[in-house]
Amino acid sequence: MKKTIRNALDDGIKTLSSNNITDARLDADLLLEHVLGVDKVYIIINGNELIAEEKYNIYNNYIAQRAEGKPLQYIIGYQEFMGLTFKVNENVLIPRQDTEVLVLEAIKYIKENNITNILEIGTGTGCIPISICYNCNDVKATTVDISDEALKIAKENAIINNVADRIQFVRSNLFEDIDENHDFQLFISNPPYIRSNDIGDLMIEVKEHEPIGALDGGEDGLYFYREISKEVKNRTKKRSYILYEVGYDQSDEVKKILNALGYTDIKIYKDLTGINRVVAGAYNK
Ligand SMILES: C[S@@+](CC[C@H](N)C(=O)[O-])C[C@H]1O[C@@H](n2cnc3c(N)ncnc32)[C@H](O)[C@@H]1O
Repeated sequence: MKKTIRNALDDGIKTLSSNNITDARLDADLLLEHVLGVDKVYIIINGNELIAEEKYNIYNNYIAQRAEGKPLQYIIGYQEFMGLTFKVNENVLIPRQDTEVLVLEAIKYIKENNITNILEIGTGTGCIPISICYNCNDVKATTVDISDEALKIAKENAIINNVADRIQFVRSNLFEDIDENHDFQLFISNPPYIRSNDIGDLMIEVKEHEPIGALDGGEDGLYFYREISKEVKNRTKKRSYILYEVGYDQSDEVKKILNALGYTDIKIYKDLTGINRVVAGAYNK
């Protein structure tokens, strides 16, 4: 039976709603825009046009995947972050809007302190070093991940966003394969920070689709903050800055970790919803 664009959209919304997908209308609309290669306005204006059977079948397939809890971004294959486009798949965490606060604060530190050399731990899509390099022409970044699959996507994203010549991608367990002679002036990380026991309570989209290695922060969620903060001290040549994204209830604990290790100028920055999201500090040798 021939369907119009409007019929297809209504079918999609109905299926997603009956499967308790929170943003059923928005997601059905975005998937249809993606399949047809058009924008929202086109769908509103041309709702009575017939949809080609082949497109309708693809759309239904996408709707079925979304109904089962697969995140929209993994279906369409990309996510916007800091105004740039990042390719995603199930080997990488989908970049979150909260992380833009971390990047924006890092850009301020970089500009105020004439920083040119940074290290990121846990690159995922590469969204952090790529958007920093995109906005700071003098910066060179090194970024590591323990996942080869993540590094593959991150390299592709650096090429897509024209900063591949300023980013070195290294497969490394934390700092293990990073040369100790590097003089990094700023260290940045959005590490895995969910408590191991809380992983089961996450939304189905996250716990069944996003990579566990990007989420699990150990028993108390703070494993990576402790390990990275200790090693940044060893790697600091003169003075360095450290910036972390933290979980909604972790800023005080991360501040304590930095304090105990002798970091100074510890600051906390909030995200757009008022939650303490970034903890920053400085270390002097
Ligand atoms: C929370 S994700 C952050 C991804 C990306 N930076 C972002 O903000 O969207 C953490 C990343 O750390 C990586 N990772 C986990 N353990 C690691 C380790 N021991 N050494 C290096 N990277 C690690 C994961 O593979 C994952 O890509």
